Amino acid sequence: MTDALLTVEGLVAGYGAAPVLHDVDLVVPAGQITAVLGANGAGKTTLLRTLSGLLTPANGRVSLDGEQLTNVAPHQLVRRGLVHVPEGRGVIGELTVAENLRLGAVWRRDRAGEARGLADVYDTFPELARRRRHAAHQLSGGERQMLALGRALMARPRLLLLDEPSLGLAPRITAQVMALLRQWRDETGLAVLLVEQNVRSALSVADTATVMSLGRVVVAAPAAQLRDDDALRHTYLGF
Ligand SMILES: Nc1ncnc2c1ncn2[C@@H]1O[C@H](COP(=O)(O)OP(=O)(O)OP(=O)(O)O)[C@@H](O)[C@H]1O
Repeated sequence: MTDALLTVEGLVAGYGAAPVLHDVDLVVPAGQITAVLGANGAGKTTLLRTLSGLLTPANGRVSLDGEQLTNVAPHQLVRRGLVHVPEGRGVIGELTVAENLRLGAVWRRDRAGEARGLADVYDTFPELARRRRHAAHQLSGGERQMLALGRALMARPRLLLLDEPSLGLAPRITAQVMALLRQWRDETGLAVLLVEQNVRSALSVADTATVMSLGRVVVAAPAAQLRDDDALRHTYLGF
């Protein structure tokens, strides 16, 4: 049994009076990749926005390593190791690659750590090193995704919240992204909460999977079970 890193209990959240998330329970184990799957509008992005402090929950509890996160400001969450890469990647087109990466370290406060982080990111993504002085809007979709991941790494996350990293990417680049997540999990113990429309890709890399429908969790199971059990997959994922 692996320790829980993030625990979500009875989470209710949304954008106005009517909630989008209804009583969501979720556990993200330390050092594992947890996929969040479900149709358009199921509430996956809303869940990540609530966990990263962009939306205030109406009810429920969220804790990281046993510490309550409710009412903690987004930048404090980053300091505690919870880093969100939003849908669309959130890189700033007018800034250079290097400037975008430095923004990722803005809450770290140690210059030496920032320099080491940059060296590590350039090591992992040599293409970003070559293009460090280019504006981010000049990058390809794949390079922008690498930049978004590199910027998240600059904050030294314990838990990465990743929204649709495969969006707009060629299958070969998507496979590279998934391989990197697996490598970081294995080498550094990074935990990932991965929201994906690309169900096959997500199940190929995830340890566990949670399926949402209409703002509720309808099933949580080992990813291998959803991959291999045709009846379960058909019932909850429709293929
Ligand atoms: N900014 C917003 N204001 C109001 N309602 C919103 C907003 N963003 C999303 N919603 C609504 O919340 C519900 C859940 O949307 P959400 O984006 O969380 O789903 P999702 O599972 O991530 O789907 P997708 O894969 O399409 O992004 C939808 O009904 C959507 O219309």
